[in-house]
Amino acid sequence: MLPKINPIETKAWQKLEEMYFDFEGTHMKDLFAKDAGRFEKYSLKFEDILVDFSKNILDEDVKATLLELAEECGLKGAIESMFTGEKINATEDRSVLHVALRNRSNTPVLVDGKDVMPEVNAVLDQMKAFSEKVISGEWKGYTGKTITDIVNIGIGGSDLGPLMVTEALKPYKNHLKLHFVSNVDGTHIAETLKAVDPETTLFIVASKTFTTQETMTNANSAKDWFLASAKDISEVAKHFVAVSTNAEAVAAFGIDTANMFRFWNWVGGRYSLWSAIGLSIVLGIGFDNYVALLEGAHAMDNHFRESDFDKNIPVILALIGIWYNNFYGAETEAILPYDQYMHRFSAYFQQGNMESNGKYVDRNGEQVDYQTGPIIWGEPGTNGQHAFYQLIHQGTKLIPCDFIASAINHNQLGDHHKKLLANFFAQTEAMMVGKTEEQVTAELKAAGKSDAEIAALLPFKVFLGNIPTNSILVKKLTPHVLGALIAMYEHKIFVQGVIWNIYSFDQWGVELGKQLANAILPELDGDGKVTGHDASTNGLINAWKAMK
Ligand SMILES: O=P(O)(O)OC[C@H]1O[C@H](O)[C@H](O)[C@@H](O)[C@@H]1O
Repeated sequence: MLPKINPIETKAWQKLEEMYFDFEGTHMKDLFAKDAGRFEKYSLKFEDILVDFSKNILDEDVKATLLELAEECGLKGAIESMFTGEKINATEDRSVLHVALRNRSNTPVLVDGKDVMPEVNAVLDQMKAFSEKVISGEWKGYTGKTITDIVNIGIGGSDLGPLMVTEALKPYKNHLKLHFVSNVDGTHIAETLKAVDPETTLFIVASKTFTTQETMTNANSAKDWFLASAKDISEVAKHFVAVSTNAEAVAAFGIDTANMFRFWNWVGGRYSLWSAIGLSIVLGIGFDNYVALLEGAHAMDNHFRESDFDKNIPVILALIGIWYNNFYGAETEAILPYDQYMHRFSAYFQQGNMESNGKYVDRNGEQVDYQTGPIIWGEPGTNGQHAFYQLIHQGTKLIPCDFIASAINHNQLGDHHKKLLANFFAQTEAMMVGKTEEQVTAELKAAGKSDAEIAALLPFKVFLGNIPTNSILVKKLTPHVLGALIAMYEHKIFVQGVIWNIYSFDQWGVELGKQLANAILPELDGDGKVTGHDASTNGLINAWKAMK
């Protein structure tokens, strides 16, 4: 079980608070000036991934104390609890075993005394066999044509992971066209259906619970659209498959359970791309590439489980995050991939991080009196530079940033990649060093400005710098590397949740809105005035009735 230690009562936390007051005015430029070995000291290499965390406002003492915090909060035991299948998702009484889904070493992983690996491997075999039939064209639609388009219908964890991964691994794509429908807004499915043909489209209804309003609504609309052409209900089996933990609901929907790919309640939705939820990935890039993704994640799992904390990439990244979140008062973290293929990566980790660690109740059931999960956001570089970097460089908020780039681009086009990387390197440098009054003055003088002009412009052109960044440089964005990167962030989230003494694997906070929407839905029928809510909600519903 996870320990229930209030982090702020640890010795390390108290030391860190004192350190912060001593450290607050420290500029990274001075830390670099003092220590020529800073890059070597504060970077870690794992396979083809280099993580440079030297551009952070920390020194050996801060790092050592953060590591003490991890020890005092029982992190080592917590990691073992996860990997050995203990029910660490206590509020749902479930194990947390996305690591078993990518356990390529096949060592037994027990849940309630039973090894889950045979079932995991059986579903992988089923995904392999099915995907090979669809990709090769052996699987035929109801008029005998081969499948050309795959539509994944799912939301949240049943959408964001496959979408992010298939975008990130586009260079590995085969001929099948992938579409993702998530929003209950009819526009999403309607626009998708305009682009596909019922004779050659395969729908994957992806839902852990198979009760999610958005997914079931979209799936039913897709089925109606399909039957308008196929007419015969028995043809549904050739065009609809399901990914779920809920066989009964799948059968009730009309999908043959032979075409169901199962997973288990010990897989959290936002950690499920490694399960059968990854079926659209397998269909899009082939089984071998999917296995390479799993292998990359497994390699990172081993690194996380086995490495000492001072050499452990997810642990170090998590502790650095805590340093800013809890001591510097940073509220957000930006994830900035300098890789167009990774354009959904930050969106993916918005769910991964914010649904996991957006909690104000600790593992004792008490309200916390310290900050927990940060707000995650970001866009690919260099687009972000021309949009929101102004606020990072000169705004009033401290925004720690992760920069991610590949050494080798999949598209060797002129000097694009060098330009992209020049920006990647320049931005973290700019954020760290800033620009002093002296530098600005010299520049303006050289440009022929008068003293009066210089005085007027000076304050606006100074950059304070000292903005912390991690630079993550990978050799090439392969399936293996992507798997490792995703697992790295997953484990970072886990470490932070352990230290913040919260439960990272439930998501009760999404339930209230669902409940109220279900209550409101029938009230939208008819013209009668709604009176049962607060004045604003009544007013809005009644205004809608008058407008529609
Ligand atoms: O896969 P499903 O059961 O359809 O759930 C889809 C999503 O909706 C839920 O409300 C949760 O917030 C997510 O964690 C989940 O991924």
